[in-house]
Amino acid sequence: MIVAIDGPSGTGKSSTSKAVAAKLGLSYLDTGAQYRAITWWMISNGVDVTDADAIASAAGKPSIVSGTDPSHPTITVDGVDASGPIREQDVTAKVSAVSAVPEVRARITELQRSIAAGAENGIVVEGRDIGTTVLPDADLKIFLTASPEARAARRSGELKGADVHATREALIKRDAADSSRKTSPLAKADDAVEVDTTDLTLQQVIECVVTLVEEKRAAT
Ligand SMILES: Nc1ncnc2c1ncn2[C@@H]1O[C@H](COP(=O)(O)OP(=O)(O)OP(=O)(O)O)[C@@H](O)[C@H]1O
Ligand SMILES: Nc1ccn([C@H]2C[C@H](O)[C@@H](COP(=O)(O)O)O2)c(=O)n1
Repeated sequence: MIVAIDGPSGTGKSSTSKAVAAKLGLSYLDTGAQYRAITWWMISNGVDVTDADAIASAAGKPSIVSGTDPSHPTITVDGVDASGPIREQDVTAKVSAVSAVPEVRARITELQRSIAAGAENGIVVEGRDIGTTVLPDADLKIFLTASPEARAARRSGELKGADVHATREALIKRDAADSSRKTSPLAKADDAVEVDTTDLTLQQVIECVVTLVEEKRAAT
C-alpha cells in the first residue's frame, strides 16, 4: 500500500501522515524534510542559493538519509542529525528556490522512489508532487487543503505568538513559488481525493484518511 499525501504548507500533511502510518503499520516519508536538508547543506557549505547553476553543480554532493519510522522520523546529512536546523527560518525562506532546481529534484526524487520501493509493509509519502510525479502509480492519492487563515492560525500557534498576518503572507508566498516552478510544481493529481481540512480537527482528518486507506485495501 503506497499512500501519497500532497498539499500546500500547513494543511496538516505531516501530522496526518505520521498518525495514519503509525496506526496502519506503514512506513512514513517526509519529503519536505529532504528538500530542507539539501537546502541546509547548501547554506552551510557557502553555495549561493540565488545561483541555480551553483545549486545544480552541488546537488549530488550531500548524503541525505531519511529514517521512516512514523513514531521517530529522522534525517541526517553527511551523517549529522539535521532534524533541528532544517526547521530554522533561514532554511524555510530559501527552500523553495533550492527545490525549484531540476538537478535537485532529480536527485531527491530518485531517493524518494528508492525509499518507497524498499518499504516492505507499505508507506505514506507526503509532499508537493508525490501523486503527480514521484509515485504516479500510488494506490491512494490524497490532496489536503485548508484556507490560508486556518493554516496561518495553526502555524502561529506552533511558533508561539508569531504574527498571524505575517505568517499568512509567508505561507502564501511559499505556496506561490512551489506552485509556479517549472519542474514538478505543487499540484493535485487528477485522481487524488481532495480533503478540505479548514473546519476539521486533526483527529477528524486522520480518521478520514484511515477510512480511505481501509476502503482502498478492501477493494484491492
Ligand atoms: N485539522 C487540523 N486542525 C488544527 N490543527 C491542525 C490540523 N492539522 C494540522 N494541524 C496543526 O497545524 C500545524 C501544521 O501541521 P503540519 O506540520 O502537519 O502541516 P504540513 O502540511 O505538513 O505543513 P508543511 O508543509 O509546512 O510541513 C501543526 O501544528 C499541526 O498540529
Ligand atoms: N515533494 C516536495 C516536498 C517539499 N518540497 C519543497 C517545497 C516546500 O516549500 C519545501 C519544504 O516543505 P515542507 O517541510 O514545508 O513540507 O520543500 C517540494 O518541492 N516537493
